[in-house]
Amino acid sequence: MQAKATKRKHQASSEAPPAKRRNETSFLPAKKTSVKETQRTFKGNTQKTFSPKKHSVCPSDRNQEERPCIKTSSLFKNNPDIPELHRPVVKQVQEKVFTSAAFHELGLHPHLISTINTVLKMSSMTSVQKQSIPVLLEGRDALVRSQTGSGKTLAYCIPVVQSLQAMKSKIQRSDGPYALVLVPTRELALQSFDTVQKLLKPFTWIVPGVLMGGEKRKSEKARLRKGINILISTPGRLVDHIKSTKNIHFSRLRWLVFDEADRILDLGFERDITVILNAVNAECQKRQNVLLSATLTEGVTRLADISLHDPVSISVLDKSHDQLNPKDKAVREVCPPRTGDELDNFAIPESLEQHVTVVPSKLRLVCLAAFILQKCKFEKDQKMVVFFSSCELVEFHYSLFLQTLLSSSGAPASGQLPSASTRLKFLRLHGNMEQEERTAVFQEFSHSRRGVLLCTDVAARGLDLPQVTWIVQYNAPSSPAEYIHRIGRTARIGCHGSSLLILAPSEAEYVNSLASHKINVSEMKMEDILCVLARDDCFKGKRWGAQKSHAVGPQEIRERATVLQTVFEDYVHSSERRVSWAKKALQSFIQAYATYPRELKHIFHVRSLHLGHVAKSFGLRDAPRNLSALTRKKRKAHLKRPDLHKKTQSKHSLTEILRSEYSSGIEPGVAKVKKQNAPGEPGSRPLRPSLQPTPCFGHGKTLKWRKTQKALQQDSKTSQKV
Ligand SMILES: Nc1ncnc2c1ncn2[C@@H]1O[C@H](COP(=O)(O)OP(=O)(O)OP(=O)(O)O)[C@@H](O)[C@H]1O
Repeated sequence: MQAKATKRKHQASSEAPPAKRRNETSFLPAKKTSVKETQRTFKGNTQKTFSPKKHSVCPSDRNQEERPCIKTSSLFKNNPDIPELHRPVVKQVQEKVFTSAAFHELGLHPHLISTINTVLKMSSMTSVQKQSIPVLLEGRDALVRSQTGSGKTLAYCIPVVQSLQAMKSKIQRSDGPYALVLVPTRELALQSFDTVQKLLKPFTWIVPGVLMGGEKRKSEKARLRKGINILISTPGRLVDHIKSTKNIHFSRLRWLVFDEADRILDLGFERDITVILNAVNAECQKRQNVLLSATLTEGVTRLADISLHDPVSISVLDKSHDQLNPKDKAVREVCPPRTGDELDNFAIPESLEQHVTVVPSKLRLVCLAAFILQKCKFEKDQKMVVFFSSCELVEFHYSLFLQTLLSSSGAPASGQLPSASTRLKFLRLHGNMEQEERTAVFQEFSHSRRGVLLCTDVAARGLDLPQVTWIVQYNAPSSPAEYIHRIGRTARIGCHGSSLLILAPSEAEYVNSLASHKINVSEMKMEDILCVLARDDCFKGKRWGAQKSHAVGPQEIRERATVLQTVFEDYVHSSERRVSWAKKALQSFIQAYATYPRELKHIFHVRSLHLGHVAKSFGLRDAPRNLSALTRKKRKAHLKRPDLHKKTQSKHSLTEILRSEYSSGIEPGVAKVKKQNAPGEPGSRPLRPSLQPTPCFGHGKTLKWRKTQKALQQDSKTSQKV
């Protein structure tokens, strides 16, 4: 795939671009004078009139005369050319989701089968379940890889429950953990706990429990004291309890499960996993280990090679399987099953339509807003997840959209569906929120039939949010694996879903990077997204007032886009506090941008950002001067740091920033981006002797973590940012 190199003609500040560089974006066949006309149209008696407390884009209730003037520099001028995307069509790796095999064929306890059938309302197994459950019931260690939303949770939960209920000496609550399931986020911990709890309905003597950051440590301690037999936890919180709670013992542990294993074994969790494995190994050597993910990379496989005992590698996508194991069609392989290249190509649900749109920086905000309006205001029952690269970006866009896009009048304008103005609902989820609110949002969005969830990658892994129809990636992910997990929040278990990746012209090359991992995206034109503004008379320009909506042409769409941008700008500029809030969000964007891994730096480099243009996508009218000085400093710091994973001070602070997303939340004051001292570093709490970092999964094999780190560094293309 060849995306033409972007001709970035305008690197100077937007404040005073030379006249000859003032090119219009060429995608709409409008007259050159159009924007001037627009400016004339909206200027006049409306100077600085847009100052109500609620800056909503209200439909018919606002008088045309009240429209703000367009102080906005033209959105459609001085933009870099949008490169043509010459997409090579790559054949995506695909998996069959369902099989015709029924759960009762597995020889499970009849009560477990009836629970699966009646409580979970499932009868036939998915491919990954059909392959994994028998292997795990045999007592083997396993590496399980299958596409997002294919039922991996039950693939390990069913064998765990089946084996524990069948134990000869009946499990006592006070025995403590027989199974430990580690997951990267609190929401995923809650979700997995919910599944285990359902499966355990007939086996009331087996007690499940969840430990996660943000919850009251005291009550968790009390629950641990009483006993938890199937323990689901985030790494950070478990480490806290290992270090401070005397009531946690692993002597009876039979199962150790790493869900989202590539994420859990990622460097961000290194220290925590080291502590956990040492605590577990000190008390228990013989157990089953299971690693699962949709994106088990070579690094994880290598780690597994030296740490798992004679593992079976289960991969649904592997078409060459039959050739490798002609006699054994039960889909099992002894590691290593595939080459590194093959492992880098991830399966994507067949019913997932992926799109990309290339949008100049100045138009990004308007384009995102238009897309949200198109899907969630004008179409029925749409549920959308929008990914951003930092907590600050989520907060900024959440507040901005709440204040500007939600209609306060409730009265639909012409062209709107009758209930259009009430259809929009925004929620947000990120690692800097209080746990109570996080849980409430997660539950609300899960149960909601519609709505827009703005979030960080905290929602990218494992979450099973029913009926999500659209995934939007406003900031590109830092690795193909994260791309796969983000889009995997839709099109689950055979359902239909769509995704949209929004790129700047200088980032168009990213489409090639995706194609090299057999990820196929089709282009959606920016003007097709902006076209929705024609349906929404909220944005009607003054001089078009008398015209009917269906007569709206490209020129009017530009003007409407400008009206929308002006609404954003007026809101941001309505107070000093809001301006500095937008600047902080911009700064956070630039910081996150600087953390793309080395192999993507040629596409995503802060040097290719046009600060003035990017500022507009934060509702700022100009490139902030003080920010550019600050950014230059940061840029220098990042340029000195060719690889995020290099052992430098900046690496550590970035790692800590990342950890804030997944941290236990226990630390005093919950300084979410607070740097912690590493074990052994000055000021750190000493580890118990048994917790010194020499991790191993068991079976007497010691894992040289640093060596493994190197392997992981090569494979983990995950940029560590909030
Ligand atoms: N056999 C089945 N029949 C019908 N639905 C199922 C079956 N197994 C699982 N599901 C449902 O499929 C959805 C996705 O399952 P799950 O969350 O386990 O997927 P996953 O493979 O772990 O996804 P991810 O990689 O994103 O974590 C869930 O809603 C689950 O209840």
